[in-house]
Amino acid sequence: MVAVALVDAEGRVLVQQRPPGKPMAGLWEFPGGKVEPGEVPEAALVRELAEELGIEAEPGALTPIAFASETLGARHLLLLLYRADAWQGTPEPRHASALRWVHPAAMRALAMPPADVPLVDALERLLSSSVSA
Ligand SMILES: Nc1nc2c([nH]c(=O)n2[C@H]2C[C@H](O)[C@@H](COP(=O)(O)OP(=O)(O)OP(=O)(O)O)O2)c(=O)[nH]1
Repeated sequence: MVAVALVDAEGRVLVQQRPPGKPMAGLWEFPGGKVEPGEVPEAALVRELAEELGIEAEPGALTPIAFASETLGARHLLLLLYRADAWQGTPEPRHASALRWVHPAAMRALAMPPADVPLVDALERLLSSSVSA
């Protein structure tokens, strides 16, 4: 699994709400999805961003920042989180129920999948250190 924190000029991050009918419906997550067999992770993310949000990103604009390793029922989820500060187009919720731009500190108030909790901590540390640097 690959996912991305899209970061805007104010340091806010895009989250999308999982739609009804899916596992974990209603929870807020980072855009992303499965890496297909033989697919390079960054290419998978570029594909998912086009499918889910209708935006274009360059593979080279995706920076790895953290990963999560979490058992979910009978499955094990390994989620690679990237960051992107540049893309083309305006994100639209093509698969999600809704989109929100939120500061990492405010993400704690949103219901997110369990694997995302340590990722939000990592993101908050990363974005707060880049502001003060
Ligand atoms: N995209 C995304 N998925 C996440 C996050 N956190 C987290 O636990 N997941 C889990 C939820 C799902 O089990 C899996 C996402 O897989 P997916 O989006 O390709 O699949 P899905 O369950 O939405 O449904 P489908 O596409 O297989 O029909 O990863 C996150 O922040 N972003």
